[in-house]
Amino acid sequence: MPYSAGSLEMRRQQLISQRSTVEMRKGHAVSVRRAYKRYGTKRSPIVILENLNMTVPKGTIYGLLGSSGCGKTTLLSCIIGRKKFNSGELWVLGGSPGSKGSGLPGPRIGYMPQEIALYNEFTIRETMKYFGWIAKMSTEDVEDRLCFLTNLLMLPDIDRKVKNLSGGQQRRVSFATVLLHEPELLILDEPTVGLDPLLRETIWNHLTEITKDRSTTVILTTHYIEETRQAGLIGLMRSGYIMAEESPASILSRFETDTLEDAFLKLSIMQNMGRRKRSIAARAVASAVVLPSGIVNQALDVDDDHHHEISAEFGDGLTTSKTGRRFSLVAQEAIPQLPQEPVHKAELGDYLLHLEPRHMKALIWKNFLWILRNWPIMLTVIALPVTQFAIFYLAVGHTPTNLNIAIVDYESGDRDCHPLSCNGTRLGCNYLEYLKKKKIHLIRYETEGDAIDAVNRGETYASVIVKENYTTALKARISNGRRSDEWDMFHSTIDVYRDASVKDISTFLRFYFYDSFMTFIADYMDSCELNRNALKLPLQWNAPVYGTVETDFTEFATPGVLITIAFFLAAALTAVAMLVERNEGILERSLVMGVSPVEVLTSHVVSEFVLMMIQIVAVTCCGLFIFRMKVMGSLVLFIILLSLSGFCGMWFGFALSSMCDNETSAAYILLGSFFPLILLCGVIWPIEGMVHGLQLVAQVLPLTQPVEGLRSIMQRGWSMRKPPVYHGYITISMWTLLFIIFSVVLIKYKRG
Ligand SMILES: Nc1ncnc2c1ncn2[C@@H]1O[C@H](COP(=O)(O)OP(=O)(O)OP(=O)(O)O)[C@@H](O)[C@H]1O
Repeated sequence: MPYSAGSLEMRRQQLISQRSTVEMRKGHAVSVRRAYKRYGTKRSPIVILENLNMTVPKGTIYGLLGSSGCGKTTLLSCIIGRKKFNSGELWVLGGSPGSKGSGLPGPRIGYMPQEIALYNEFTIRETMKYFGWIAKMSTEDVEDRLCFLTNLLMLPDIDRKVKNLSGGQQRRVSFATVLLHEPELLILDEPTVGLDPLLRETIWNHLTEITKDRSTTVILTTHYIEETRQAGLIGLMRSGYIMAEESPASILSRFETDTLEDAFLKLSIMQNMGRRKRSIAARAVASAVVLPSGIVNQALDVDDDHHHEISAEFGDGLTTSKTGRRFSLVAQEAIPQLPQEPVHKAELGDYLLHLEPRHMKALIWKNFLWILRNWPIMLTVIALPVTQFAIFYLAVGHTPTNLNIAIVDYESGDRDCHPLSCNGTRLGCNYLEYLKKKKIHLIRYETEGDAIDAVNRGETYASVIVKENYTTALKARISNGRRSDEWDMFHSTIDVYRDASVKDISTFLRFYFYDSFMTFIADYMDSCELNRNALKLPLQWNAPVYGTVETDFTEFATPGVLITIAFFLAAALTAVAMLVERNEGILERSLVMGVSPVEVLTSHVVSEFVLMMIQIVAVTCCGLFIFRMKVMGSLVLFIILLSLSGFCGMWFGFALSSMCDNETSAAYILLGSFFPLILLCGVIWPIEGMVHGLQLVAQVLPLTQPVEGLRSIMQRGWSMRKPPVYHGYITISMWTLLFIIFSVVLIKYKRG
């Protein structure tokens, strides 16, 4: 063993013992015992806090010092109730954060995170109003307090937007929001970073003032170690636990030094005794430091392979040990056994019924203000759905016109056509006139070869060849019927060569040629006073039961496009709003002040629902009044089904925001789900056209049944009694429920 029991005992005596009873610990502003916190999994844990004890008496300024990454923010997050220790005991203002009746999280705590965590688009006044309302202050009280804080912190014009302030000014606004409601416990993560010395001095004076006069307690972290001389207590944290917890004066005298920096360095070396130094620089610093008398710096003569431990050097935060053994300066027998913590089982009512009106007012106001201030989002809300729908309606599904068709009329050449009559001698030319009425563009060619070449070159979609003796042969074919000879059959046939690579155009051309020929031949029969229907196909197409004779692809795709727009825009808007709020630390700030996740979620449901309804009404009006979109059934059923689809999209957005860490991953999932849903849910192609296995998958997807239901309402005029309509309603409701459960479980699971 490189260190003896005696020397360890001596070093332990340098520290202050933390013996206490539970009642004493509850009486402190903050009391932490034997805290253990890890990230990662049980099998490969990243241990951040281990065996950490901390005592913050009421009315003190407690400076929590430690190198970058040593776990200060993690510790503070646990104290404010945003993260949980894996084990250990925590009392904050006499209660356990998150327990019923503790009032924590709540306005008793003010938390200033490291990041600015403010709404960039808000003015200083609006920011204060939001946080003040959350802390249950009246608008007048907020204004009064803002006046005081503006002077104290030298805030700029309070009607300036946060995004237009300098970094230091933003930090001051961030600090002002914590002081606004005068909480009992202030937790400040690096409040003075980036501020000029004068302002830092003012802040420290103010903190001293409020801790002296009003029993406010302050815990702050800072990298300016020397400024904590004004603190009542300093906690020196390293490698996941607190090495010393004393007044600045006591630390300085015990370590026989003039600066806190120096004392911290000495403590770090003492803590590292018996550990291998990874770098020559670390060895050099350690050997140069003179420790208080009686302490031997054993770090210098340590066996490299000792315990396989990896040292936590000076700038290093984490201690990991392959053996899991850990050297502690705190004597283990000094820590009393932990009492059983009371377990409060959350009831459903705890989650659902607690909607504080003032929180809801602040949250909903903030959501709308945020949307109004973010014009790209405003544009998304109002203009995008209407634009998308208009683009779809104008661009998709309509009959192609002005198609180039090559014609060769060997019978008429380029002579003009006579009107159609029974005695006509150039009927081929008359047929081409009928074809022209289909708004296709006929281009004359001299020879059949030229016309086919034009198709080959991609200049025309088809070539139509009328043979020299067309009229004679056609008349003979009509009068001879089934006794017509081969010559008549051959010469009365118009040849068509076509480019069938574009399937829809090819289908349209086929329809144009057939339809114009049937009209032409019926009119010719009329002119000869024969039965005009004699040459028609013996197949009677009666008026359609549902839909119209002229039904085009636009009508087929409209329900799917409407539902897709409602679903995906709501999902995108919700996911972005939630992620921005969460990732900029603003959500955390609100939660610490007592806003519950259910309230945040409900406020977003309300604001996003209002926006979604605006989108749906705008798109519906655009469809009905501008594009004459037909809704044969109930408009109420139509609007409700569309709204439910948007509502389901909103919850999809919530689920995404709970699942993803940032907007980019949410965007990838949204994009990744967009195409499969469009392709599989019968939006652009009937699901009857899919392979069988895929049809089964398609049936259970969120949009398939709603699309069919909406189609049935719009084009068949069906009511709720028809299965496709109520199946649509049931499916979208089930999926909404699924997304709600998924979001809530994820929020609960991911916390801590
Ligand atoms: N969610 C997380 N998952 C895994 N590791 C994390 C997570 N959050 C923090 N850490 C790690 O935990 C360690 C402690 O982080 P923490 O933010 O508490 O340090 P800190 O002392 O506040 O540092 P600084 O002074 O630089 O802010 C760091 O090494 C950090 O990388």
